[in-house]
Amino acid sequence: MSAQREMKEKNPWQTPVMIIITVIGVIAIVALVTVAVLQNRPLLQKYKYGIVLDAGSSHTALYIYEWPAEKDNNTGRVEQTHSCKVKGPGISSYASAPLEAGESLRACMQEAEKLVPGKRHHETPLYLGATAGMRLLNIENSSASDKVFQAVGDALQKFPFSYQGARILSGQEEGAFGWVTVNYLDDRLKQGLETTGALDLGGASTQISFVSNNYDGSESPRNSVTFRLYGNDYNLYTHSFLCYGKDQALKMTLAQMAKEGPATVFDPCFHPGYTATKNYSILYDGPCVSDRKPQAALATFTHTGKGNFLQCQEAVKSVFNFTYCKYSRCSFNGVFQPLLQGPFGAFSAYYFVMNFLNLTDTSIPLETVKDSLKRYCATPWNQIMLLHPDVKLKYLAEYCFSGTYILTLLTEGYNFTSKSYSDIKFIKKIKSSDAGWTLGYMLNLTNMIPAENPDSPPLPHVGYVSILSVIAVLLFILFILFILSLRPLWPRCSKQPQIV
Ligand SMILES: O=P(O)(O)OP(=O)(O)OP(=O)(O)OC[C@H]1O[C@@H](n2cnc3c(O)ncnc32)[C@H](O)[C@@H]1O
Ligand SMILES: [Ca+2]
Repeated sequence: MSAQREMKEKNPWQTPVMIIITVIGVIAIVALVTVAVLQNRPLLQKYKYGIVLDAGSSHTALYIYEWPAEKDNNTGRVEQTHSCKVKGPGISSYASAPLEAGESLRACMQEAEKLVPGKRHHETPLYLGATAGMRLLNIENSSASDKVFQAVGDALQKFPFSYQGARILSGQEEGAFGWVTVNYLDDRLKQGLETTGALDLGGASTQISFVSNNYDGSESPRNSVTFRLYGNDYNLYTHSFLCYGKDQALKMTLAQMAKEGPATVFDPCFHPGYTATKNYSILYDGPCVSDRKPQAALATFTHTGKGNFLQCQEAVKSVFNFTYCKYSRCSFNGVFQPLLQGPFGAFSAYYFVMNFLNLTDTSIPLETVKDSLKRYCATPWNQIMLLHPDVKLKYLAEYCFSGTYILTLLTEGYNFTSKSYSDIKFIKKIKSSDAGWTLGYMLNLTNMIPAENPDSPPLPHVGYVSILSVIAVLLFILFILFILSLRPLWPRCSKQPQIV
């Protein structure tokens, strides 16, 4: 027997049967894995869009949201891809020229027309939600507010989107949708994690919304909103204080200081050296301040800054009422508020103001924050202007008041303590989306957050393909071993030496 022949006999791989089995096996495995990969490959992403206009008291902003087309109504991640700030004031300021309110939205709408792909235009929902500015105009002059909505609706319908209407949000909706936005973006809802409270400070109203374990909604049902989201039940406490946005609060504080109708109002909330002549009429226009109008006011007054934080805090406190509460506990003005609980995200003017003042770090002790504000308020006005030549003068003049108002609202109003102050995070954006009510509003109206947790495949795509491949290879090896185990039973090959 030659050595070559002996080797051939010992190595079954060299037999034609084994070679064929191996080739077929390898082809089968490659085919199996290829089919699995192709079949389960994520489809080329297509996106859907939604547009929300936030018609606030001080200005209007347009937001474009985007999400993967095949994932709406369940796990799809909705993201803000663009925002546009409308030039000019909020729509409620156009009460005497409503057509201009519609006209003012044109530039941002044209931008949206360019940014949303043409073939998606007709299916892209477009919403306009108005907040405290229009709430106040509606109280003051409902026919004027109707005319503004008419003009705004006419203007928006000229665009190729799917216009879903313009309306005033209730304070409850504004608070609740702000809370939904923050918790959706933080992925807290889908995962059933402890939620983050939402603090929104606008120009004309302010909202506080949070979940508290010892609040079941029964004590003050009008402050309660219940949700079932991704299989979890939430009992949300929310309240919106009309007139307690920072512009209206400034007006109320100043009106309170000027209640005797003096020729000069010495204001501790403005910097020393600040002086301006203002019309008494602007101090008393609108429902938040009209009842504070003095009997016989002069036409104008000189507004003079004193720069005193502690006195400013006292003046601000005078616009809060802490004397009555028919519930177990209240924030202010007789409004029920359960015990504060959990982390809070504070956005809009909370962020603008604290960011300017360099006070967004809430690990700094509250007393240190107050000291810093005290020094800022006492800084002369001409020095402030020199230090910040690029900041809008109206904002610049008001940061001392705004900072004092924020600290007073949080501590005296909502009862945050030196300890719980650090539970607050001043935020502007979460990932790429602005914190605010608009995203929550759209998610709700498009039914994008399901009540129950959607079933998702137990394995991610890569894991699924890997496991499939490993099992296929194992099966193939088993098959080969099985074939080999049958080898002794194979008929002897004719190449065996013949014994004659
Ligand atoms: O919610 P409502 O009450 O309707 O008001 P809004 O939506 O118009 O209110 P914003 O949050 O947009 O702004 C809140 C306030 O902050 C002011 N503001 C905006 N940007 C600011 C900045 O950079 N610095 C200081 N204040 C700013 C703005 O004029 C308002 O008075
Ligand atoms: Ca707002």
